[in-house]
Order: sequence, then C-alpha cells, then structure tokens
Amino acid sequence: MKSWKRGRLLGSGSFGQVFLCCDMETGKEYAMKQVHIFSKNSQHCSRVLSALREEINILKEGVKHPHIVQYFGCQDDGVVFSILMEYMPGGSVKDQIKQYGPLTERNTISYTKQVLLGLEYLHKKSIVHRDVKGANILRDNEGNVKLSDFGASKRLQTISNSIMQTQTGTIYYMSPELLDGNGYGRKTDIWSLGCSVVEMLTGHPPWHQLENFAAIFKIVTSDEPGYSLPDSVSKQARDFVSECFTRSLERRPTSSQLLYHSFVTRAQFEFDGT
Ligand SMILES: Nc1ncnc2c1ncn2[C@@H]1O[C@H](COP(=O)(O)OP(=O)(O)OP(=O)(O)O)[C@@H](O)[C@H]1O
Repeated sequence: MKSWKRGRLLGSGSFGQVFLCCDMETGKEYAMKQVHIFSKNSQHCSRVLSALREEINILKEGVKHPHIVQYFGCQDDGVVFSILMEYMPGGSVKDQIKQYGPLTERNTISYTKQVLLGLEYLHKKSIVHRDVKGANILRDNEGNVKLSDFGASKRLQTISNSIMQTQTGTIYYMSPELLDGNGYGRKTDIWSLGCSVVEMLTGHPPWHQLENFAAIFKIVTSDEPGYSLPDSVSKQARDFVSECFTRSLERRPTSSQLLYHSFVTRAQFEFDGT
C-alpha cells in the first residue's frame, strides 16, 4: 500500500473514519477505514490485531459477490489500523435517507432484494454479517447496493480508542435473542434486515424514539417491534417485515426463503409493467 494517497473524509462511524484514497500507480479509487489502535502494547490487543489481519485476508480472498463490498487488504503502523475496501460513491442508505428522506417502496424493494442476495451468499458460507443496517448498505451511483462492514467490525471495536466506542444507534437493529444473550446466528441478520426495511420506508428503525436501555427492554419484551409504516405501503411489504420479526428462530425465514417472498418477487411486473 506504498503508492496510496489519502483523500477526503467519506464518513465517520462509532470507532473509526473512512477516507477516499487513490492508488497513484493506477488512479483507481478505494475507501480506507482507519481505526486508532488502543493500548497496542497489551497482549490482548496484539492478539486481536493478528486475528483481524487473518480475518481480512480470508475475506479478501474468499468473499466475492456483486452485493458485498470487497475487501482488498489491511495494514497497521502501530498507531492506526487501515482496511482497504471497494469505494461506493453513493455513500450509505442511511446517508440517502438523511439527504432525500425515506425511500419509495419501489426503491426499498430493489435494495432489499440486493441485500438478500448478499446475505444469502454470506449465510451459505456460514458467515453471519452481525450488523445489517442502513449505514452498512452502501450505494453506487446507479441504484445498486452492497453490504459492508461484516465480521471484522466487531474486532475493530475492541482495538479502537474512540470516545464513541459505545455503538450508539446499532442497538435498534438487534434481535431479541441477541439481546437475551443467546448470541448471533444467521437468523439474527434476518431480524436486522426487517429493521432496515422499516428504516428505508420510514426513515428510522423500530423503537428509534427510545433511549438505548428502553429500546433494549422493548425489543426483548414486546411481541411486536414498535414501528408504523406509511398508509401507502403495500400488504406484501407489511407481511415481509413481520416475517423478519418472527420471534421464533425456527419459524423466522432464511434469506433464501425471503428471496421468494412476494414483496421482492413482484417488483418486476408490478412496477415495470412487464
Ligand atoms: N466503502 C465505502 N465507500 C464509500 N463510503 C463509505 C464506505 N464505507 C463507509 N463509507 C462512509 O463512511 C461512513 C462511516 O462508515 P463506518 O463503517 O465507519 O461507520 P458506520 O457503519 O456508519 O457506523 P458504525 O461504525 O456505528 O457501524 C458510512 O456511513 C459511509 O457514509
């Protein structure tokens, strides 16, 4: 990564910043996520760093899909850990909502289908994304989206010394089983996808009006997540979201099953008149 030059700041997250950067040999642009390393001399931190390097090398070689942001490598100089990845010029779906407001149903269908294809690919490889949300669905300039920030991001949190380390905002996308201490599984991503579809259609995930602690309580104890979709939203969309919010893990559908849901399959003929 010798010939890289760092460009403008693309955005900041809970524990790092993402910069545009350019390979001066080829002129190709990439995104570089940088995290300041906390207590780099501690044994724990160096263990996490080497696990992170290993993980990114595996992701770089073994995870390639049109709806997954590609990792290209990583480096650290003892102070900053940098991950080089595919540049998505449209920013995130969260950025889109911030700038233009909630998405139309048609746009939501298109993004949801693409995210499902990415999730199906990851899940078939036994990879759980763990952080599906609008901020991690990145856009090109032509209506295509890709999932970013999987796997490695939890380790980045461990090595980071960011004052924003508490992942504010992420709690709203977490499933009841995760908050109950039963860990992550593929079905957890499906719950978070449901939250992301609510975010696309309304601008916010369920329970967004509550503080973190109150939101956790509601997610764990309520039969139905707290959201209300606009009147114009179709029955298919409502049914898709409530399927994602099935509390029983066995009954909650998989990404492959959801790809056959009428919400995503009807897009072509209903909207394009074909
Ligand atoms: N590959 C990329 N291409 C273009 N922009 C990106 C890319 N990755 C991230 N960004 C921009 O940088 C912002 C910060 O990304 P980052 O992954 O650090 O945090 P986040 O996912 O928004 O939040 P959190 O860290 O809480 O999960 C994103 O919201 C997006 O606008």
